[in-house]
Amino acid sequence: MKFESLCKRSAAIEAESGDLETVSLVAALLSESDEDLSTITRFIQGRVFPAWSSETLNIGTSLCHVAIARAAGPNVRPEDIENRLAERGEIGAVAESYDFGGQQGLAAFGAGGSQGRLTVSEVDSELRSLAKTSGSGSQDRKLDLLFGLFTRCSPIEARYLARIVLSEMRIGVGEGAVRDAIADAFSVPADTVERALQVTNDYGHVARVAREDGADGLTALQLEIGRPVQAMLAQAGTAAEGIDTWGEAIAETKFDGARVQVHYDGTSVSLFSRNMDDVTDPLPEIVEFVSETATVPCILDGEVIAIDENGDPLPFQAVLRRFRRKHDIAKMRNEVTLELNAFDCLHADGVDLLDEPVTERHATLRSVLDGSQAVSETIQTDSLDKIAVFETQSLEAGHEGIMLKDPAAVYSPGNRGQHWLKRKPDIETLDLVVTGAEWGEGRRANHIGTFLVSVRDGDSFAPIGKVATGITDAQLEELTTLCEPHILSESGQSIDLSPAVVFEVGYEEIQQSPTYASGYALRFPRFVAVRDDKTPETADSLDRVDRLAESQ
Ligand SMILES: Nc1ncnc2c1ncn2[C@@H]1O[C@H](COP(=O)(O)OP(=O)(O)OP(=O)(O)O)[C@@H](O)[C@H]1O
Repeated sequence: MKFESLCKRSAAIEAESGDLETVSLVAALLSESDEDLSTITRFIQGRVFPAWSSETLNIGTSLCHVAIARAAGPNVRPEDIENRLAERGEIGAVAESYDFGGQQGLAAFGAGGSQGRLTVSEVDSELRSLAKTSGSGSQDRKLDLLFGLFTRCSPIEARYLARIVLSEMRIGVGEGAVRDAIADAFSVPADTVERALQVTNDYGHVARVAREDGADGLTALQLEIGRPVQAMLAQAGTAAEGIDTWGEAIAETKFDGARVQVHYDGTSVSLFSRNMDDVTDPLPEIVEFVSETATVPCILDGEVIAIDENGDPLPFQAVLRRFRRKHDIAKMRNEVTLELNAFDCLHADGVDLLDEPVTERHATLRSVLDGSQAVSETIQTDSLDKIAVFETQSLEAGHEGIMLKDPAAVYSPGNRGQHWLKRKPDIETLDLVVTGAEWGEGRRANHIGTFLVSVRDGDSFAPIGKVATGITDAQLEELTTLCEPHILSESGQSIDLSPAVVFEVGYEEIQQSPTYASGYALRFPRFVAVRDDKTPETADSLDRVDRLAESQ
């Protein structure tokens, strides 16, 4: 398919506000996508790679601005792009507003094409080769490739190319709409598509299997070692609620660390974070432990925690010092000791266990890890007293709280359902997205001094407060470096940021407030930590804040 045709269809979808109409436009697009089906299924979600893949384009906003400026002509500077962005509000509209024709001669010379001739598969393969550039000079090569692509774009193509490159398609097509469109386009049940998506995490692949092999093909899809799945999540709740609903509850320690999915193929181990990023390299002792202990190929779920010299748990911030580290891994291994606490088993020795009850999965986990202490201890009971004793023991041992699990529950990837409840006594915190900031003053003039934090509200983010306390000077420096690549525009002291960084923020109370678009303000908000393991899409939602505000 011509890239321009896809862009026109995307514009029509963007202009449609009805959910059903959107699904039917997407379904029509998918059913006409021929050999580009997988790519188109990803592009309309602003993705080049499947969700399970750790591969990224790794193009920051500033590199994209430079590429657009260069393609727009010799008189256009990156600052002009930023100024237009402040006026028009989003990068697609900015890219579309330039005439890239002035550079066409150059592009024709370099890439052998001209505007409006790009195909979907060419754009895909250019972006994939761009993702592969690494090492010294890679930013320049990326810039050249991106510049080359923009110079070949008509205005509408530039609009969607810019958005795909920055992973923000903004055509109102959420995951549910794509799932329903795949079901409609290829006449397969939506829940079969949903399950296939949970197992594979790959919309492009699922669309192709739905078209080529129908519902049977989708049902036959299996977990694959090395391809992470989304983690099952929990809601806040109490032991009484659990026992009332399930009859009995499994109580298990809630470890305060970072979620890790372990994939062992019998020879090598890969580790994935809750966002499905590959975190194998920073965690060598977990890799060693699993390769020495696991008896069969498997996929395990667990929490990596940091411990002190007595083996007692340290707060989760200590784990995050190790989690995404690319350099000095051996040095940090000496400074922060990590251990795995495995609590679930999704696959063992060629058999998928997602549809088995947690009791079965836990029994398999014990045998896969050969009775190791890394397997979480559990009790199953209908006695609130026994759970209270278990909770006290977990807290006294320095853990965060307890998890309560429905003994009959299957593993539902990505779901925050009623089958896992978490209980922790500490003050509430919210995981909020940094969407704006202000430069500091005086001693802190070169650093960001205040962060505007937002809750997730559907596809957008609604501010709920400003965080300026709880941050040391050293942390401010780190946080400034972390946020700078996401600056969209600046005006005086104030900075607009694209949603990328997630903060855990403590507070005393949630108050109603007309000041912020969320309708709430946090009383005494304070910075607790960067949630490196979360994306804006998994930050706390306005619904949760509604519930918390009500229950105060
Ligand atoms: N025994 C356990 N079983 C399941 N999850 C556990 C367990 N111990 C610790 N956890 C952690 O608790 C998390 C469940 O809480 P939730 O789904 O609300 O995640 P969260 O938003 O990160 O919450 P929190 O900030 O409270 O950890 C899991 O993602 C996992 O990382």
